[in-house]
Amino acid sequence: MTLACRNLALSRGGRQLLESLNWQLAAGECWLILGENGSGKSTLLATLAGWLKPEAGEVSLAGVPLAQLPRRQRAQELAWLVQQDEQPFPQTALERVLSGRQPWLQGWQWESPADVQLARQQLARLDLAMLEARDLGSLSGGERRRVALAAALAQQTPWLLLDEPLSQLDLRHQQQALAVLREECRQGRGLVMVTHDPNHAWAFATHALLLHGDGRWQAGPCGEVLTEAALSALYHHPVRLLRDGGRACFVPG
Ligand SMILES: Nc1ncnc2c1ncn2[C@@H]1O[C@H](COP(=O)(O)OP(=O)(O)OP(=O)(O)O)[C@@H](O)[C@H]1O
Repeated sequence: MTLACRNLALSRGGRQLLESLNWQLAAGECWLILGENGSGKSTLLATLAGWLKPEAGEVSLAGVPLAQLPRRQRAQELAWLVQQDEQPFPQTALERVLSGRQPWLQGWQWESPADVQLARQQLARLDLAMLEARDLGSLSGGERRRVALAAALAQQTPWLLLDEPLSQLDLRHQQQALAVLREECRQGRGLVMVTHDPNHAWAFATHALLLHGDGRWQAGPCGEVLTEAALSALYHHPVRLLRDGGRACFVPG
């Protein structure tokens, strides 16, 4: 199912962030969105999720404008992990992950044992099984972030829109979460991830979108878009690509 932006224009606070974005994302593709602070990454993700209206142009899913899709159907197609750490609601980690099942429940229907099993699986994938009964308010920032990611995974949507999902995670849990996202991509889920680390491209991404914050953008396969020159221009700072055997790493120059 294709997610597409046609002639999309975004502005905030009187600033033009994006102009004429024509962007097609096919099922199973994994996109990184990179750009400086304030370049419009979260604004674009919120627009893809249908939360913000574009200044011009439209987002469509399988050819249907997002604005025409009922909210419930949208939530069955797109899971959106927002950037800010949520104000902890008085609920357990398991209840928070189960909230990801809501778009699939009818009326006042309760979650089924299969929903609970699915939620527990997502918690286990992110090393949270021992914390399922803990109140969200008692969890650390990184733990709560992983719970929010588990809830997005439990939503079981064809598309995952993730705003800096790894920003509060330690090294091991970042690697674990990246492996989970890689697995999701392998299963055919489309993924759009905002990140400040272009090296996440090596972990699983197939494509990248660079936002310059002044309307300009570049999109394409990682191998074409993620170059020293393009990243140096994007961040207004020299970026070098170091190679070590079969591995490569972008570092500040
Ligand atoms: N409600 C608002 N009113 C006015 N300006 C806003 C509003 N929300 C965001 N902005 C501005 O829009 C611009 C884009 O914000 P956005 O959050 O999309 O950036 P970002 O690329 O995600 O940044 P970061 O890397 O810091 O998370 C910023 O300059 C921000 O200050």
